[in-house]
Amino acid sequence: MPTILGQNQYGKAENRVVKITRDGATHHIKDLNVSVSLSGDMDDVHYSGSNTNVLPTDTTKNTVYAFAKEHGVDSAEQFGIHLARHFVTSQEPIHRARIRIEEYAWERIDAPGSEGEHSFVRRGQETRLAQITYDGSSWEVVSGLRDLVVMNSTDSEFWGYVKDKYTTLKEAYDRILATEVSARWRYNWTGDAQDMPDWDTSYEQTKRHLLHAFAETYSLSLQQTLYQMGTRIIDHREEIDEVRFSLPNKHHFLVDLEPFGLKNDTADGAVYYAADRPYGLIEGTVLRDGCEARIPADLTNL
Ligand SMILES: O=c1[nH]c(=O)c2[nH]c(=O)[nH]c2[nH]1
Repeated sequence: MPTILGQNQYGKAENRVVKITRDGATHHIKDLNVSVSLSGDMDDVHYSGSNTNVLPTDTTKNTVYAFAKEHGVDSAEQFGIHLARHFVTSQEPIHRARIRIEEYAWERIDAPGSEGEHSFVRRGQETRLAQITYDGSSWEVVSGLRDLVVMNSTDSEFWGYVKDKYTTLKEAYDRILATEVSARWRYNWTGDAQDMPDWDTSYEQTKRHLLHAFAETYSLSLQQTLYQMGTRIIDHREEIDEVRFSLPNKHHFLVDLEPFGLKNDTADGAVYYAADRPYGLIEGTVLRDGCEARIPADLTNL
């Protein structure tokens, strides 16, 4: 045969699941986008078209919805663990399951006449992410977030950099530092039910440490801020061994108002032009000492 089959996986992507839990008149929402990806003994379907080993992607979709009803959705991670275990342990030909989940947060609308029991507004901040991989013996849980936009209106400088004949950038001793955080963190959980992290607490605390490090770091570069955010998480969350960030530097340029006889100076409240592109893109991993880097460098692949 002139060709052989390489890595392959299949499943139903982007199953949008909204689970309402009723607690008397008070309702709770879990709003997820769940992607299932399975791999195993799938040579035959590729080589000959024999579907003997193929659990239909349609079935994987149905399983996601049925599990949401039967078992509820405690956290994205817990839901993903449940699904991954199910596919690998119930189907002999399936050796590995990867479940990716995006979670959209809702908050209550506290209107005078409704008490917010069943009315919600989509929270505009970040999207929560989880990826669970199980191969029948080992687990990998990588969680994270994207679209978390943050800004420091001062306490940021950038100077002392390399200058060559193409360098025009002026050194900045007081600038805006803004970014849209995309982060992933890898748990060291090995599958032991006794040691399972409280996923929601871990998420909230990790986000809090990341934000506090951003706010508290007097920044000489976005790279330095990145490292501080990662270090703060690793130092405070023993369940996490690795954090990776992708941080677009959302440049804010001082507008030249000289033509209008106006001084535009950072020191007394300046006007900036918020550029959308191009943007600096600062990416990096922070690891617990002695631990291995396993989160892919390109976060769009996770
Ligand atoms: O924080 C920064 N890091 C850089 O590497 C860089 N490069 C640049 O032009 N501006 C900035 N800012």
